[in-house]
Amino acid sequence: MTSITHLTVEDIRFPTSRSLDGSDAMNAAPDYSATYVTLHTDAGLKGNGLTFTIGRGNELCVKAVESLAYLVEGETLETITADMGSFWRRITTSDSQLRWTGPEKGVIHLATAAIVNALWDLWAKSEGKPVWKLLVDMSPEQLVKSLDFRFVSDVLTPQEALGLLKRQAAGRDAREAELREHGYPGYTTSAGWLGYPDDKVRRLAREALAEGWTHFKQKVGGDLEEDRRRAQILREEIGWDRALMMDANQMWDVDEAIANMRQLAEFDPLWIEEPTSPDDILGHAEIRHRLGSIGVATGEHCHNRVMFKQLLQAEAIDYCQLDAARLGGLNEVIVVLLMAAKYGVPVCPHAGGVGLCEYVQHVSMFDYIAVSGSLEGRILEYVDHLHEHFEHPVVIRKGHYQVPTAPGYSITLKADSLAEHTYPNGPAWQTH
Ligand SMILES: C[C@H](O)[C@@H](O)CC(=O)C(=O)O
Ligand SMILES: [Mg+2]
Repeated sequence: MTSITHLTVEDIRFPTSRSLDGSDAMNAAPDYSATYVTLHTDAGLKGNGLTFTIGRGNELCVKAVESLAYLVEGETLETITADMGSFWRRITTSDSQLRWTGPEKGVIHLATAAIVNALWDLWAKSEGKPVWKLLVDMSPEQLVKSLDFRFVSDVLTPQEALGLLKRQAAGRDAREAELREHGYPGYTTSAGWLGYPDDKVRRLAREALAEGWTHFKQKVGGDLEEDRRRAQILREEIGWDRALMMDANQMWDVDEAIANMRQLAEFDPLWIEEPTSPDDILGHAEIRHRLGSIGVATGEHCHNRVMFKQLLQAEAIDYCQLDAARLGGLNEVIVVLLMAAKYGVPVCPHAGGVGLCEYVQHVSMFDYIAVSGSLEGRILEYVDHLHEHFEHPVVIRKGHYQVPTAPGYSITLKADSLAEHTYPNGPAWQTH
């Protein structure tokens, strides 16, 4: 038995606002940050997980993790993994006083994600497998037992989930081999941050083209003429054969989103992302219905499976952009993958944030091999920031994520990077 002796949590922040990396119309100057969890065991093995924030407020997630810690400390890995579904329900509901601060949303759910993902990291490391492979090697029955269908069983029962997983059994080996050879297709947001000057946008777009990227995302939602001008620059650089996506980061009202996207339609965007409030399910449906050929994408601020259930029921989205650190960890992510597969909506996870690319490569590869069985309409976000701080960073070739091979969830940060970026006393925070 491997006993989880204790949990530690660190406030880690990277000063990305200094160069406006990650900037958009709503989030003008983010400092990409992580609430970084380590699960320590009596076997010496450690599990890591993080949740992503953009700077101030990271200390709230740290506090929330500290409050939840008692739910895992003293447990054994084997007891947890024998019935992950029950454990997940316990961590999200058994302390009703903590649950009251959500439920299943906001800071408490972000903290839950960090702990739950650390458990998956620990589990995968103990099996000597990357997380995607741990999932792929589980039987459909074992996988379904690791999930909690509460609040979504009206659209997805455990039986149906089993059926969806078994449906994909036939081609799994071939799909795994295909991914090992070609990788998983990605798109880049790196040239499109709102705060970048034009010459930098042009240079980054050219470099990305030379590296083999075929899909590019730009930020919109500021001044409309500025959005048009930047779209023009990107189209001049990438041409019309490559795809251009747009992301408004929740800036618009519903009618405004429709009007503005009609103006931007001449640049042939594949999708408009977060056109309005992330909570407005019917608003997204209205935008989708009235915009017609431009796809509607959302999900990075969808805090739980219930919201995704309703977005799917309302036919409100063309692309599901779940976030591996906003949903309550991998268990809830898998429930959303299964619902999306049932509704035939492609999952293109959100990855703009420290560690999110590292996480979601596992999610999308598992999705392709075992859940959706398809790459159609699927493309995985990539941003070119902060990967050097991870022990096993993502590997990209010609715009494709390469299959991760190291055991775990790829989220362990280097000791030096942790020391350098600890907030507020790390050296990275002493220079300004
Ligand atoms: C603040 C983040 O960088 C955000 O802009 C990321 C995002 O919306 C995306 O990657 O999509
Ligand atoms: Mg976005």
